[in-house]
Amino acid sequence: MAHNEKPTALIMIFGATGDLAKRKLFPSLYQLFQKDRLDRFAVIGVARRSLTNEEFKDSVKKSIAPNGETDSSIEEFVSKFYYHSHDVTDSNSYSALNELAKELDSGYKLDGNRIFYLAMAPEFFGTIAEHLKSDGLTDVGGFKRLVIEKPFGHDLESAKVLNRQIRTAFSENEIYRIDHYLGKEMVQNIEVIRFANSIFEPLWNNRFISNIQVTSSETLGVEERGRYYEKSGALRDMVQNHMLQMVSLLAMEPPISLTTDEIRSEKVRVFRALRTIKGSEVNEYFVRGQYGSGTLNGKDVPAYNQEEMVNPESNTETFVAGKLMIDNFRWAGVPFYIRTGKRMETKSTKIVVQFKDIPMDLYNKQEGSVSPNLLVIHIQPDEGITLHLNAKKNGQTFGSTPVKLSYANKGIDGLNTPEAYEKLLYDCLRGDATNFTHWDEVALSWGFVDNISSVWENEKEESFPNYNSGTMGPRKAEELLEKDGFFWWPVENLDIQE
Ligand SMILES: NC(=O)C1=CN([C@@H]2O[C@H](COP(=O)(O)OP(=O)(O)OC[C@H]3O[C@@H](n4cnc5c(N)ncnc54)[C@H](OP(=O)(O)O)[C@@H]3O)[C@@H](O)[C@H]2O)C=CC1
Ligand SMILES: O=C1O[C@H](COP(=O)(O)O)[C@@H](O)[C@H](O)[C@H]1O
Repeated sequence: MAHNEKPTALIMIFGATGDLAKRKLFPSLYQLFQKDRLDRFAVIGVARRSLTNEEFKDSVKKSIAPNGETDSSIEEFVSKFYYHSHDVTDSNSYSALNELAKELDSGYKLDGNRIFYLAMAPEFFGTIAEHLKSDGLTDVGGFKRLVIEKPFGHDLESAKVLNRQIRTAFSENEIYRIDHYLGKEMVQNIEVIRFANSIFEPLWNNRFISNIQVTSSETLGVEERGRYYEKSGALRDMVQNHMLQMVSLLAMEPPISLTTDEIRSEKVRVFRALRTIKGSEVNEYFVRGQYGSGTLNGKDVPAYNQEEMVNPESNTETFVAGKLMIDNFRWAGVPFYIRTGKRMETKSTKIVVQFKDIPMDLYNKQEGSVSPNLLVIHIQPDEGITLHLNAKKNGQTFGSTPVKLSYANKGIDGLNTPEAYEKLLYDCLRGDATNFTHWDEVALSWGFVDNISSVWENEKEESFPNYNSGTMGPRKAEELLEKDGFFWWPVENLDIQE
C-alpha cells in the first residue's frame, strides 16, 4: 500500500471485553483515528457476556477517555463500534456474526476487507480460525488477515498444531503473529542503527565486539496472571519471543532490501545458527530464578510462591539469564547474554554492545585501564542511544576519561513515541507483516526453548526462591558472565541523561 493511502477495513476483535482490548487495542485504534491514518472502518467487538451496542460503546469510551472527557471526535470514533455476544465455542452463532459483518461491510463500504484480531486465551485460537472459514467469514472480496496474540503455543508441538489449524483458513502471509516488542520504537531502530551507519557495520562482528547484553527487567510481579504464569514461566513468557527477537535483530546479516521476506529470512538464519543447548549443558548456559519477598519502591511485596493461583511449592522461574552462541562466521566466539525477570530492581530494557579492548593502553598506565567502548540502545523507559568513548582528561595529564555521546529519542510529536500496538495495528491494516513473526521464527525459537524447559521441568530447583524482590536476580546470573571474564553492565548507570 502506498505511503499516502489510508486503509479501509472491518476489524473484528474477539475478546473485546478483555484487558488487552481495553488497555491497548481501543486506545491504539483511537490514536490512529485521531491522526487521520484510517479511511473507512468499523469494529465488531466479540465476547461472551451480554452487552448492548450502547453499553459496548460506553466501555470503549471509558478506555479511551477514562476521566469521562467527551468531544465530537470521541463520539464519531465510538459510533463505528458494534457488539456481538457470542461464545466462540458455539458453532451456531458464527453465521449471525457473518450477517452483521456483511451488513457493516456494505453500510460502511469496507471493500470486503476484514481483520480478525484474536485477543483471547490461546486455547480458542484454533477453533475460531476454523469457524471463520467453515462459516464463511473468510469468504471476502477484499483482504482477510488474522492477528494472533501470544503465546503462540506452549512448546513446538502445540505451536505446530495451532499453526496447522490457523493455516486451514489463512495463508502464512495473511497471519500476523504479534510480538509487541517488534512494535517498540527502539527495537525497530536496531536495524537502522546497524544498517544506516557506516561507522557501526564494519565493526559489527567477532573481530571488534566482545559480547552483547540484552536485559529486560520488570518491577511488576506476576499480578493476577498466576494461573497462566505457572504454566509459562519467564522462559516461555519472555525468552521464546521478545528476547530472542531482539537477539535476531542484533545478529542478522544486512538484508538485500527492506522487504518483509528479506528481513524475515535473515532473522530466520540467525535462529538456525543459534547453538542448541540441551541436557547437561542447560545449567551451564542458563540460570533460572524465582523471586522471594522483598521491598520495591518502599513497599513490601510477597514472594512469587505466595501470589494468588501460584503453587507454594512452585518450580516456575520468574527470572532467566542465558548465554547464547550464534555459530556463524560473523559471531563465532561472541556471547550474547540475555536476562529477564519479574520483581527486579528497576523497569528497564537495554541492549549493551561491548566492543573489544584496544590492543594497547597508552593512556592510563598508572591510573587503571581505559573503559571499553559501549553502544547502549535504550529500549524503555527511556528511548535513545549512548555511545561510551574515551577522551582526554582535562588538564596537564595524558590520562583518558570516559565520555558519553547520547541521543534521546523524543518521538515524532516531541512527547512520546506511539504505543507499540498502535504501530503494529497500523502495519497490519496496511498489509506490512515485517514486524510480526513468521512461522519459521516461531518454530525455531520454540525448538531452542523446549530443550531448556524440558530439563528445568524435570529438575526441581531446590534453591527457589533464590532472589529477593527489588534486586537484579540471583547471584548465579552474575557468575554466568564472571566465568567468561565479563560482568553485567548495570542498567541504571547507563541512563541517557546523567
Ligand atoms: N492483557 C495484556 O496486557 C496482554 C495480553 N496478551 C494476550 O492477549 C490475549 C487476551 O488477553 P486479556 O485481554 O488479558 O484476557 P482477558 O481474560 O482479560 O479477556 C479475555 C476475553 O475473552 C473473552 N472470552 C473468554 N471466553 C470466551 C468465549 N468462550 N467466547 C467468547 N469470548 C470469550 C472474554 O469475554 P467474556 O468474559 O465476556 O466472554 C474477554 O473479552 C491472551 O492471549 C493474552 O495472552 C498478550 C500480551 C499482553
Ligand atoms: O509479553 C509480555 O510482556 C510484558 C512486558 O512487556 P513490556 O512492554 O512492559 O516490557 C510482561 O510483563 C508479560 O509478562 C509478558 O507476557
